[in-house]
Amino acid sequence: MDSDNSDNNDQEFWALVEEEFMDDSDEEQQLQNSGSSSRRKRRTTIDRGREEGHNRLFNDYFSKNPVYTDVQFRRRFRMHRHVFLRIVDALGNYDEYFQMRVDATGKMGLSPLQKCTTAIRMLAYGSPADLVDEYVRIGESTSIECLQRFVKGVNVVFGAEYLRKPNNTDVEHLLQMGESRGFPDGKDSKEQGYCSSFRVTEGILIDLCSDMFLPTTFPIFEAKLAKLRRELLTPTTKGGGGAGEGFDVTKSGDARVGLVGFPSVGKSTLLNKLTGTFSEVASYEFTTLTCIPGVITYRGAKIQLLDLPGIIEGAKDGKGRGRQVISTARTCNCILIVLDAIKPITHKRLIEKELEGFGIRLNKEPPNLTFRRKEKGGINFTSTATNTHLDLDTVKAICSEYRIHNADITLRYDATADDLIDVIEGSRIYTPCIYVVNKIDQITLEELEILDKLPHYCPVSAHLEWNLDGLLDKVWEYLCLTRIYTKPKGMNPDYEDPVILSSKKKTVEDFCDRIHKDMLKQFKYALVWGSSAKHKPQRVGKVDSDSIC
Ligand SMILES: Nc1nc2c(ncn2[C@@H]2O[C@H](COP(=O)(O)OP(=O)(O)OP(=O)(O)O)[C@@H](O)[C@H]2O)c(=O)[nH]1
Ligand SMILES: [Mg+2]
Repeated sequence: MDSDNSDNNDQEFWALVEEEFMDDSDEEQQLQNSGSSSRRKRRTTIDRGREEGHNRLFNDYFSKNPVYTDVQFRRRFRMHRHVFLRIVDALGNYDEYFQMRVDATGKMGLSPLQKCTTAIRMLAYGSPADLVDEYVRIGESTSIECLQRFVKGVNVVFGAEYLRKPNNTDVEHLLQMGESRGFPDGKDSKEQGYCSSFRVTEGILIDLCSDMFLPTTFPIFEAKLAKLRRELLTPTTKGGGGAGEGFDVTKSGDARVGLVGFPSVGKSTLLNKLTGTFSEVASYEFTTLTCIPGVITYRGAKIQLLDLPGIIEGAKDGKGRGRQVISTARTCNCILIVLDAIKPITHKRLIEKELEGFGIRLNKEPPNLTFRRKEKGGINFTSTATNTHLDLDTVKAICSEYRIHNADITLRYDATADDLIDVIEGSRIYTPCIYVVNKIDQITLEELEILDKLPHYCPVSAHLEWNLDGLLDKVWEYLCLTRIYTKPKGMNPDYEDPVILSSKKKTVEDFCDRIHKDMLKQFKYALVWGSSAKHKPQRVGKVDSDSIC
């Protein structure tokens, strides 16, 4: 046998050894290269002290008096301890890999806790496979194997119950859960319960089980995602902030309302019926390809209504014309999410996700928290209300994602990590939104009754013009516009042509600006009549920022 041949055999042998043993040992097989890539040296066995690793992990989180609290467990494992232990137990019954085993030399193997902890930490933090090595005492390749078997096991063991379409019993159970949380009251906190239940009717049970399997809501992970999204959305070319060809419709009138929804839900039909404008209607998808504006005159206000092309899942990441559509939606004072009554109601959540991913917050007030950067002094975190979502560690972790090491943060309510990220990111738009459920001529009264419980919703049939007045009333309510009638001295008010002010801009100054940009210079005072006036009339000067509505 010549020397080349023996080298080849040697390499083949080590490749086989690597394949065979790499994955099944916590003794990391390190093939050391001493500068020359062709020669492999013998692997080094690392005695990690895995029993020590197990004991430490057990004492830290699973003993009777664990070192870390339940809250810390919940945060670090992204689930409650009892849920985690249930998974560990179930995986042990399913796959002997997750049972405590003894190797041929009588040495204890890695414990199921070590294996499952490694897998869940990788999922929760999106961390490299060898990150927990020093703590859990587990090698890189074994970590990867743990993760693979963990995911497979969870799918097999829990899939049938939690990752399938729900049956009637599940729906019943979830509706009860919703009810116990206050569903179906219209208040925001309570909507959550309702929406979860509702979504489930369409098989999005995984949403509810996200606590168990999906670590995507972990604050640091979210901060990372938010950062990446912002980078993705930042225009790469100079002056690229415009909405794009066919979307650069000039803003006109007193308010702008956008129709957003999946294709063929009836957005164009709605625009045509409400405004008398022509936007092509057809039974196939993607009929509308650009932004078509129309105007509604309602209660003296001119409301610009935009018919936007249908969006698809992934729109926020640029699929279809999603980005143009959503960036146009950002310019609207109110968004109408148009849903098809005969399509799954889960579409509601999908559209919301697309808009949220683009920094649009629907029916939400800006977070009531102060975030102030400073030069030095570290992160100073105070809260004037009970907070269950954020603690100093989490706040610091989120800030460090943004390379912020000195800041004062004050919470005035029970803010979430998302709220803090929104404030740090700073480019969020808070827009009122109505869920317009169209094509109700296609569903039964019983189905309509179920839909009636959806918050912020308005049922219509654009085609048959059902409840279009109801929709306009609701749009008016959500836009919070105020009409100011002007009254020439000694004459009756002009009720034909009111000056329209928005809820955010309703001072005397805003009123003057609305009429003419030079008016304020000559303005002395205004006499105001109306329900909010203290006297009839009330004299209002321009210096104070008095609201005249
Ligand atoms: N039954 C019923 N059909 C409707 C209603 N509104 C719209 N449609 C039908 O739904 C289909 C799609 O309507 P469009 O208005 O083109 O839908 P779109 O959302 O603008 O679609 P894209 O432009 O592709 O995004 C057409 O065949 C309409 O006739 C309705 O209230 N009831
Ligand atoms: Mg259309």
